[in-house]
Amino acid sequence: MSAKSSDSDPRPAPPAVRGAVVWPSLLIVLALTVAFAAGLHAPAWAQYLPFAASLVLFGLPHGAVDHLVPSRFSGRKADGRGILAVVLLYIFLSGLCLILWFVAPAIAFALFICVTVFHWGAGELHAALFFGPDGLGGLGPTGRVFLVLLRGGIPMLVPLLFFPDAYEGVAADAAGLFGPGAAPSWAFGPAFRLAAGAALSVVALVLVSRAVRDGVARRAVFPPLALETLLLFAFFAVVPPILAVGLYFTIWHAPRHIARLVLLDPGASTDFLAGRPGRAVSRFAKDAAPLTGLALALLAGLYFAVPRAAQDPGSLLALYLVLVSALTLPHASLVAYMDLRQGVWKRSLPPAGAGHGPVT
Ligand SMILES: CC1=C(/C=C/C(C)=C/C=C/C(C)=C/C=O)C(C)(C)CCC1
Ligand SMILES: [Fe+2]
Repeated sequence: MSAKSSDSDPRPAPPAVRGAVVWPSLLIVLALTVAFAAGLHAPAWAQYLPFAASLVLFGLPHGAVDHLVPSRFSGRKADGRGILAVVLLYIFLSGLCLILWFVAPAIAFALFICVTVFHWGAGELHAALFFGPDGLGGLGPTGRVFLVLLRGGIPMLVPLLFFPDAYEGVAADAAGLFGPGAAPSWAFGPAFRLAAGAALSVVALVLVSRAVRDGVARRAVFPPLALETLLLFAFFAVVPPILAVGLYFTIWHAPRHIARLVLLDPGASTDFLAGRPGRAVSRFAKDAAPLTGLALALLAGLYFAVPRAAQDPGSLLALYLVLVSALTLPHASLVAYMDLRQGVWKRSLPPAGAGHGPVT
């Protein structure tokens, strides 16, 4: 048996993950929220830094071990059939997504936002298991769907409410790579934003009512989850969106997923749980390096393939977002498969270690 579980402490992973991943990202987000609420201004170039860092740090690499997930589940070393299945999934879904960008860029952008809501929200649903010994036990499937919608909706909709011009600028840059006739302007006007804000509020209300009904509101997990949600709302309401979304991707979503992957890898999880997070991360980095390199090569190829690529920071970010959108569709599907395998949607607690270690 690996270090993932023992009889006396059946679920040792969450405290380790909280210390190494959850707390640092919370503190950075809190500090920046306070600083920007107090009037800090970031120069335009600095706002691109997190996305630039994410090319090699956490962001892009967090999906670059997807091909190893099937073999991690089956407890084998790299397994040819599993790798082939993931490669085919990527070629098919990424290909479809890229075709959509060429033929209908505004629709591709809208689809990207929706997929991100689902994928980042599902990441948060899984991460809620890191919060306490009882995880989300008790919250039913409807409550979980609303948790996904709320936590995925915050990074994608709060910037639209508070920074519509910057949002429209990113959409226009992305769609503009493929030709004139950018995103429709009604999507950034007051009526649509009011509707989006109302929808997010209704989602929050339904979630709280479900949490009360299912008894989750009385559990230890509820106060930290609620505070974290309010903090993220404030963060996206005050921090300029390219900086805020880039940071969320790089220091929040990706590290939480990497922690999950580390716990699926017997060697890395032994290191991690024995207090050697550096060694665990370097094992992950070694696994992720080849496909991160391939993704960077694809980005360079995309630069020559899109009709209107340019070298200003806005266009380069837009190009990166097109790549990320193409990779996110298969990545989100694979992570959804991991969620099903690890019992993230089950009302009752997964057995000791499941959800935090390999399911055997
Ligand atoms: C940059 C940016 C935006 C979109 C970012 C998106 C959609 C990122 C998705 C990243 C993913 C899915 C990473 C993989 O896990 C918005 C919201 C338009 C607002 C302005 C800044
Ligand atoms: Fe992800």
